[in-house]
Amino acid sequence: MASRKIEIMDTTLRDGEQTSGVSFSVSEKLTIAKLLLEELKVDRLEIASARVSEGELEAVKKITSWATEHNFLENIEVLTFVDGGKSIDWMLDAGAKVQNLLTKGSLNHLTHQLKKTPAQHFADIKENIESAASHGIKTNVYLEDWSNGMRNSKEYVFEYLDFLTAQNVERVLLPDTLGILTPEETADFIKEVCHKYPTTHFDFHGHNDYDLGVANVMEAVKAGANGLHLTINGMGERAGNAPMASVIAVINDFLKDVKITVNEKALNKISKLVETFSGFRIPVNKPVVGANVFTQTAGIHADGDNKNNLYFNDLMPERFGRKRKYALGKTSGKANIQKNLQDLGISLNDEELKKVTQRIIELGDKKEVVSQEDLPYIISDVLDSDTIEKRVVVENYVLGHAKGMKPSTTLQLRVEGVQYEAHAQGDGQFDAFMNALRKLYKRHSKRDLPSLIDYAVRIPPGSNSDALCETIITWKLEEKEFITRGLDSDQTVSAIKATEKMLNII
Ligand SMILES: CC(C)C(=O)C(=O)O
Repeated sequence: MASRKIEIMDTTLRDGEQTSGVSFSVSEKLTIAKLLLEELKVDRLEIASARVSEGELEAVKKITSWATEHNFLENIEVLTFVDGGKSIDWMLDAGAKVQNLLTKGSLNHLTHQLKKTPAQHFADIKENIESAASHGIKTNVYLEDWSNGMRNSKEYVFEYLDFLTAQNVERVLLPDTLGILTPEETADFIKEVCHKYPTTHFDFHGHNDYDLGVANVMEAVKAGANGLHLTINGMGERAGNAPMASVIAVINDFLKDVKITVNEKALNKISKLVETFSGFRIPVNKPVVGANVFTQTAGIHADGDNKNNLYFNDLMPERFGRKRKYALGKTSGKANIQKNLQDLGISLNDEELKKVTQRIIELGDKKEVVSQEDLPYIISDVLDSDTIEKRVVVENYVLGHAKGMKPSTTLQLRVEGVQYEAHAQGDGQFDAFMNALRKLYKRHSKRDLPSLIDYAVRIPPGSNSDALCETIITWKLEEKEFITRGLDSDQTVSAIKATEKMLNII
């Protein structure tokens, strides 16, 4: 099958910046533009709307000056308006060479917004294109609201295209401005247009209002579109645009006769960078780039991955510079834990694995998310607690903390089968717990409690779950120092666990 090259135009810096609440700084725009062209290797970039602000002018100047040095100037585009030449003057000042001229692609928009006749609009457009060409600026033309135009004023759309295809334009840009098309309509409309003007380059620009952006883009390519407008992370006006990462995966996996130059491996990196700069969070389940999309959670999936890769599809994380993960939680089971242990280079015997699995299930029941980084802490806690025979058990306690009152604790301790109870106040919850413990010890034991000489709390490094914290307490008894540790999702509880270990050591 002969392959057909299509152009990928990224409009994160123009339509993407129209995401509510998003504004890129000059240096962020330049950084993103470089990465899009040099690493992701998109064909073209739309970087700004003309005449928006001083900051936008500065950003375009910076990008065009970098692009001139690196031979990318022809790949940089700016959205312009039919405004009697003001956008062209702005382009000249900014050093940009390709304009995407915004015109009306439906009679409804033309009549009610511009209040002009088709003949007047065409005359203005012709003047703009000729003036741009005389200044060395190339023109692509947007037919804004084209999808509605095809539905409701087809005669106008084709009258306009008859006129436009006879002008000095590089490309005609067909937007589904309101994201209203179905995949079937997209296919029919693009086919009709491409069939009538076989030598014209048509781009499709799909908005995502019904979550049909990717499906529509796929149909547009199959129907003959020569280029696509996409944004990183699907950013853009209202519900955004068709997202770059999903569309690239779809083209590579399902449209085998279509050739694109985009480098899949760079998709994740640029998604993260744009997320950081824009503050627009990537949903964790966003295909290809979401945090969870390569994580197997159910134990049965991890088990199947061990048995002839039963749960793998073509979307292998390595294609996008990512790694498969196995979640740890109440549904994860032994196979998931084994996968994580392998990654960490830790081996456990069956009995140990059973205990660690049990602890992870208990944490899962408390709605805690356990990460791979938490695992060594859980192992040391579970196995460590297990080797100590429990003579003393901290059986029950109430920790009281109320505004305007001193923290207090009621504690029930079981020592060699007998239960004792005490109540005490303290400067904090753990201090109150220790005071209650001291009371019991004084009453029922001939021995002194060790003094607490250091108390440290840490969250497992690299853990993004905040699920666990470890309390490490240094004790001193008769000139000898020793350390105990406790692990729990609650800081005071982890300190109490470390204290219970101490009670069983002394
Ligand atoms: C700039 C215009 C063409 C646009 O983004 C749209 O119509 O979706």
